[in-house]
Amino acid sequence: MVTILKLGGSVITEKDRPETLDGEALAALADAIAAADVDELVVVHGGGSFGHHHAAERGVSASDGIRDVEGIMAVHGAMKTLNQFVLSRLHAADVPAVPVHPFSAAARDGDGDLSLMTDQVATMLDEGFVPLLHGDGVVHAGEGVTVLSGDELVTELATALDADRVGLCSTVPGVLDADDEVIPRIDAFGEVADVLGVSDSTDVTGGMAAKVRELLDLGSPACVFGPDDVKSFLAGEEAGTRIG
Ligand SMILES: Nc1ncnc2c1ncn2[C@@H]1O[C@H](COP(=O)(O)OP(=O)(O)OP(=O)(O)O)[C@@H](O)[C@H]1O
Ligand SMILES: C=C(C)CCOP(=O)(O)O
Repeated sequence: MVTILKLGGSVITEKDRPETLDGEALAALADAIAAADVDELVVVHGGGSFGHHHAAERGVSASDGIRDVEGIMAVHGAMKTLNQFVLSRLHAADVPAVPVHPFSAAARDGDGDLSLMTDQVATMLDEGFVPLLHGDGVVHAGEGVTVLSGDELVTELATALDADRVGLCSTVPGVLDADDEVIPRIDAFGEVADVLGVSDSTDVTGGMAAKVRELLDLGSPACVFGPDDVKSFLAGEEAGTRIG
């Protein structure tokens, strides 16, 4: 039974302070993952104040590409730095996490369609590892390099691995309505379009609105929840907002 869990960059970093890890939040998430009884787990993390900061500085986003190698390496390098922090914390909790860097495993064609290698991820799971992927730069036909969101990685992996459970942890307890109450279920974008704002901090991949769109396109249920619900999600319970 394959479970895919995203650790939002807004949770594991202080998203309004460039390249600043939220070590306490990351440690709590690593401990919750270590304690969970999940047989095939894939973890994806977002960019937070690592990737988004450098991407915004360089003018690169999910749609606007760059070609200068120094800028590309600033974005990819920041994501590898964050990935190493997450790896180290998972290893400290005895989670057998191994890295997969999408910059070297994915591409977009001229229509923007993504191709992502996943055979290595499936074999890592078979061998008892926890593949750890992350939002990254992605080479994009006709654009140079654009940004690949961890949210899109989650849906690509969920489809390729026929995942049974998909959960995305963010700083908010779910998708919130105009009264800041958690919306239990979303089946169509139009239901929530008017309450979906931008991220609280720099974000080049569309924030919660893009996340909801991405998850609705998945064609199977996914949950968006806060850090307090990671344990219950990994225990098989519904958490936060169910999308799709
Ligand atoms: N209706 C809404 N409900 C919940 N959060 C919302 C809503 N509208 C906007 N947001 C904002 O969306 C943000 C969460 O989306 P964001 O993409 O930043 O999360 P993330 O996945 O943790 O980050 P990253 O993209 O760095 O991985 C929060 O800052 C929240 O304020
Ligand atoms: C900004 C970069 C490079 C990563 C974006 O991934 P996300 O934070 O999951 O949207």
